[in-house]
Amino acid sequence: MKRRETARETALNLLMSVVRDGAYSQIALNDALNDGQLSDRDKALVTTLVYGVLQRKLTLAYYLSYFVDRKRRIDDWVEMLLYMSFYQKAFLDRIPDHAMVNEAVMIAKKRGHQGIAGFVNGVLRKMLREGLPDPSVIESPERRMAIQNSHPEWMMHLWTEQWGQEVAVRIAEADNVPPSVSVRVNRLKGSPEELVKRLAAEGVSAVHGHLSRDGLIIKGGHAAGTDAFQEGLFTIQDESSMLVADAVAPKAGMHILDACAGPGGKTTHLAERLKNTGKVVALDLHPHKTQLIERSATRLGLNNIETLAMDARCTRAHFADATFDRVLLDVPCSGLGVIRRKPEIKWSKTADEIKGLIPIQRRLLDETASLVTPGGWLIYSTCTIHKEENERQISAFLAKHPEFQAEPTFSERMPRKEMDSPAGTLQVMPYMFHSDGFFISCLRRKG
Ligand SMILES: C[S@@+](CC[C@H](N)C(=O)[O-])C[C@H]1O[C@@H](n2cnc3c(N)ncnc32)[C@H](O)[C@@H]1O
Repeated sequence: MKRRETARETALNLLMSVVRDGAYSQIALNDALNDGQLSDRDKALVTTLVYGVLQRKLTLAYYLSYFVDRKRRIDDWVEMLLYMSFYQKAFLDRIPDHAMVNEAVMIAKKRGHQGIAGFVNGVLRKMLREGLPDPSVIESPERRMAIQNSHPEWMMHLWTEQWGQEVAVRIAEADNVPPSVSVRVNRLKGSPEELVKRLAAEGVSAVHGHLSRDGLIIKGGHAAGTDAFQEGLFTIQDESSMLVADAVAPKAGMHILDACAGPGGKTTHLAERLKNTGKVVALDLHPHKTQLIERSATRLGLNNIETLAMDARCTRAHFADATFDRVLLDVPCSGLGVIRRKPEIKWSKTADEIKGLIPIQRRLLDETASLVTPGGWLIYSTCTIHKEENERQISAFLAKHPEFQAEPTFSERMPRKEMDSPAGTLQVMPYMFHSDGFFISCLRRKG
């Protein structure tokens, strides 16, 4: 009979698929948790280990450097197994030392051979004897801040430059907290109160959200695995993203262009707010993403979405004289606001890659601006906290496009008032509401 994988083996396999093969942690975890092999307790441990190790990777590498000779070459998976063990020692208080060591040695023996198991055993026992090193002794302030908070130096530097050192550390600390799961109620199929009851009947506990009237926060259980999800009663979405529908404020019968729509989280919210009237034209560069939008629309019972796989930088020619009451541009961005949910971003993104996104966002803004009906609104959003992609992108746009102005009712329409941003913009920081870092701007076309 095939022996079931232990929780730590599953976690190690998932970590390797993210680090070595470039899988997305969120998707890989979701697939593993949905396959029914793990108990609820094991699911919780796998989630903690995968997110925890990806979040704390730089700190863990610093620890490991004290116990392994720099000249010794070790396989990637052995290094990851040691990170996972160090993580349990440094950040989890309910794992006894002997369980941490025994499990690691068992995996090393099974995956490698007796020699590797001996090496892993030796490193872990040395770490238990000598204790973990303290990064606060690192002399260089930049390196110390990066290692203590487990973020690349360039990222800490960028945030310090843009937001000041205190805020930079708050951002990094918030990134290292386990992410919460929130869901958006499909009001075409029921109220938030009805959904709370329905989820409870399926073993999932949920409470009302902090930011959006459509949001519920999941406190326990696996919402994506419920029948309620299959029946289209809700969508998994972060609460910050739900604010976009409040920014767009769709009214019955409106025509809305969602120019960067895949996989459709915001498109379907707008279509729900339109109560199946009007039309949301949802574009994405990639056909597989427009297919995802269609699949979600069917699950949610929406029939006012039209999808189109095309480059939004060519929309003027495509739509000729047609205009839209609202144009939403949820542009490709650096994703620096969602590191808590996708910690691999810290290790895969580069400063140069981020710089390359800025002209693309500018081009998307310039191209789609003329598709807004006079008096209509252009809504620009990103899931980042990087000023060049956010408020500076918008001020440059307004300087170039005097036919647009900050939409005057925007800040009143946003649910929380304590977010102090320039007119017509809103910056949610990742430490504010335990939701994603997110930026929205709402601009009105004059006339
Ligand atoms: C931030 S994501 C959008 C998320 C989506 N709005 C949601 O809520 O689910 C940006 C999307 O823009 C798409 N994209 C990138 N460049 C594009 C372009 N030139 N034209 C159209 N779509 C583009 C990407 O494929 C990606 O799906």
